[in-house]
Amino acid sequence: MRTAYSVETVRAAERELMARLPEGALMARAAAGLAAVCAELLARRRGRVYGSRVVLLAGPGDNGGDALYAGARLARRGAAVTAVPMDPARIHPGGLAALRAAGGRVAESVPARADLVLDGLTGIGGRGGLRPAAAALVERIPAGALVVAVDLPSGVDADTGEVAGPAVSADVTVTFGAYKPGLLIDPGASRTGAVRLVPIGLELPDRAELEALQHTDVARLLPLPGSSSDKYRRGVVGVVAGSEQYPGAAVLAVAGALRGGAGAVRYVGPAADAVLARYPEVLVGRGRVQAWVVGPGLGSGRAAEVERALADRDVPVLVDADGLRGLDPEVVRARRAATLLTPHAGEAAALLGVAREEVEAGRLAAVRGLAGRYGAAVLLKGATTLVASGGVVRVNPTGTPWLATAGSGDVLSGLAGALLAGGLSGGDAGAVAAYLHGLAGRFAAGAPAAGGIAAGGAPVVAQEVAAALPEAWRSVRG
Ligand SMILES: NC(=O)C1=CN([C@@H]2O[C@H](COP(=O)(O)OP(=O)(O)OC[C@H]3O[C@@H](n4cnc5c(N)ncnc54)[C@H](O)[C@@H]3O)[C@@H](O)[C@H]2O)[C@@H](O)CC1
Ligand SMILES: Nc1ncnc2c1ncn2[C@@H]1O[C@H](COP(=O)(O)OP(=O)(O)O)[C@@H](O)[C@H]1O
Ligand SMILES: [K+]
Repeated sequence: MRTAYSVETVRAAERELMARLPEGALMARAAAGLAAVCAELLARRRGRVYGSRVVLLAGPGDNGGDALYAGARLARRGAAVTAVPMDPARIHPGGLAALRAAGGRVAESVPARADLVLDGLTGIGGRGGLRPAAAALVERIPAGALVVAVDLPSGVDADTGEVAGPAVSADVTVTFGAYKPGLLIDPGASRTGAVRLVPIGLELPDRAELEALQHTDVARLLPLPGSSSDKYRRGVVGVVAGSEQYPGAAVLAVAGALRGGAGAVRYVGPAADAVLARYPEVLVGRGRVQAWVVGPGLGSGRAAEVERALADRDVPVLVDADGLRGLDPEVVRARRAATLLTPHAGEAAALLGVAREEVEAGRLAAVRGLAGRYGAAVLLKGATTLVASGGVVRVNPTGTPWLATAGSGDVLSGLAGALLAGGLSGGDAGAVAAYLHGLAGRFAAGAPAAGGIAAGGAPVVAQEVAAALPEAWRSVRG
């Protein structure tokens, strides 16, 4: 499990550690790790550190201090290091002295050429959009320079990933002690480049504010058939989806459920012919199920079917798409079994009564807000998919922008429904489904399976995502 900790938690751990260490020791550790990464990048780029041009954008706080101390280390190895303070009257005094002692210099404006720029404007102390003096320096970053963000790209909110106004886009981010949520959640996440974690000895609580599952976590959670399994014990998924207008949504949700490991899938709705033509395995009509999936492609005027599924209070229910319209928090809160809501930003915005842009700019607040309001697990789809349940939020590390294609959300809801029927909690079913769906998207697109959200590969259609799910299972199980 990869974890990310809030600013408050990181600061508390820092305080505790600082009390036990000589003054400046923590910053020295951070700067040493930062300088080592920069040296490695310069060596890769130019063959050596000696003679390379390094520019430090130095903010007024400790983030600037880290950059200055790291710059001093690079200067001692022969780099030509120039610090540009955001505010010359407020620059980290110890860092400045160290840089000067190592032969570095200070300039008022950003040099026109640089091999590497260290962004030390703001770190976990940054608040709101970058102030004009900081934004002006960011604008002047020379084209072609490698940009290394210190702790996090300046202008990104460490706790939420929100970006209000200008912000640095880094090639590499060197973060200290722990990942911060803003490095993993868009729009911040798309500004970090590759993230490198430098341990500084922080002792952090077991439970993080944000988690990201990895292969081994998913493998542990996957419901697998055993020797005593039969189709009922593996879980029957009831799919209430599709309409005359959108029969394909039913086919795709069923595909996701079958490939998600359901023992059987029951289809309820007007698209039975289309479903059976594609999947003769499917049972048609109501009957006992271990989880319901309601909503994909329902169209309007089908609220009674959504209510009926939710009224089955002891059966887990996933509500997606049209099923989410006007969903009553009291009805969901009254349920005993798991409820998983899977909105995209537009549907989440409608449920919260805010503009879609507000959800996209503040994804963490939106997913937490919905989970709190409905007392349910919520999977918020999009460039970074978040799953909130019981106070914990998980960010999905797999996926590809190629998944932004009609019907891929329907496959996801069927898949998550199968995992609910297999006995996973709402939060686990959502996180595991997003993980497998993201991997399947990458396999279908021919994009690399590892690394951050990759744009490699070619267009995919939703059916191919469903067809690639077995490959995703196999890769997770190793
Ligand atoms: N506390 C510690 O023990 C350690 C801290 N470290 C570094 O210290 C950083 C935190 O330092 P600080 O608490 O001094 O905070 P920062 O250096 O992140 O930022 C605070 C400063 O930036 C200014 N500022 C805030 N928002 C701004 C905005 N939107 N535009 C322009 N300026 C803005 C503030 O006026 C303040 O002077 C971490 O991110 C990390 O880089 C590391 O050295 C590791 C150890
Ligand atoms: N920019 C993006 N990057 C990665 N994944 C995305 C992006 N945009 C959307 N997705 C994913 O694509 C799927 C689209 O689902 P949804 O919006 O419900 O579409 P539909 O209703 O057509 O099925 C979701 O899994 C979502 O997380
Ligand atoms: K920074």
